[in-house]
Amino acid sequence: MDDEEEEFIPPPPPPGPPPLLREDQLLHLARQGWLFLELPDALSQSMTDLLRHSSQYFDAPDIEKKELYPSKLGTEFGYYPIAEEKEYITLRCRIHTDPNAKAKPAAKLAASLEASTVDAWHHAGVLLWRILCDIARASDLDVSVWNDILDGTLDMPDSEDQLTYALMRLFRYFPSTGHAEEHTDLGLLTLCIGDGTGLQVLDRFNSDQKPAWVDGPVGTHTATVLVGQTLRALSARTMTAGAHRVVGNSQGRQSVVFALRHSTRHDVDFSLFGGEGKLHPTELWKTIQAGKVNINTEKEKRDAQRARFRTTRPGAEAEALEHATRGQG
Ligand SMILES: O=C(O)CCC(=O)C(=O)O
Ligand SMILES: [Fe+2]
Repeated sequence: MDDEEEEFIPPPPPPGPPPLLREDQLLHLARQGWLFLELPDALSQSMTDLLRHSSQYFDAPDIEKKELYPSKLGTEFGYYPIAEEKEYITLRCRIHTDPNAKAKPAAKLAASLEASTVDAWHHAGVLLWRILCDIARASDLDVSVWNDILDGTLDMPDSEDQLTYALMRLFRYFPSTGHAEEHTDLGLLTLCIGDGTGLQVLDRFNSDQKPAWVDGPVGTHTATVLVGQTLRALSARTMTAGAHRVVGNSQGRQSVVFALRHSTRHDVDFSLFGGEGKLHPTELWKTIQAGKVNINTEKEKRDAQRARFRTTRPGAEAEALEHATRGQG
């Protein structure tokens, strides 16, 4: 008889980052399209720093804010004020790198704003990547399905020629009148934190008679994670895009929104997700954006977008009502 013991070979560790969400959290995110999530200390700290720098930036004179970050690409880049509602800045890559000692105070302000954005972007990117890996594992997909889609998105790009669709957006809502209409975001996942009440998410399962809005968490310890339209599309609509809005609050509110969106570097291969075909990243973006109203543009433009949408797509109103508006996620 062979008494030699069989050598024990431990199973290889699961690929990718360690799991983050519990099963019930993952299910909640998939079904509702949103989840309140306690943040790791490092991320919470960098969000606190970013809110502080963002506050310094918004306190600067309008002319300075515009000069530092002129808006372009519609609402997709730079400083954008909306009268009586809010002002916000969209950061998609580094603009003002470390200034020398003689630099103007405004340039120093921008450089430190960006330094804290780089930090928050990195930590938020890792967190959302871990959630995407949890989603892949729960769907029996390899975590590598995200490699091309996330290429260049998990850290803030160093320069404009490395832009992806991902962004960090900093908001200041005016007291009482500051708001954002109901919408779903466009990207994969969005992470929102705010220093006051106002963000509300829709409880789809209790909204039969009238919409049941749930207040999002306040402060930098807990975030709201939202599923966006791109992730919904990749999941063959098994995941819901989370409907949300911002309502006015008498104190006003500042928020940080990190929108993880797909990379511009590779075609998006739906077959990796059990679907069919490949789409150029720009084509995917256009498809996702089609027929959506940008809730972060001026009110007149939003109304015009709605009117155009109604006349060019008769009968689309019911669908438009479901996902009529979009934010930046
Ligand atoms: O300010 C926030 O917390 C969220 C804003 C938002 O949803 C959006 O602009 O898409
Ligand atoms: Fe949003």
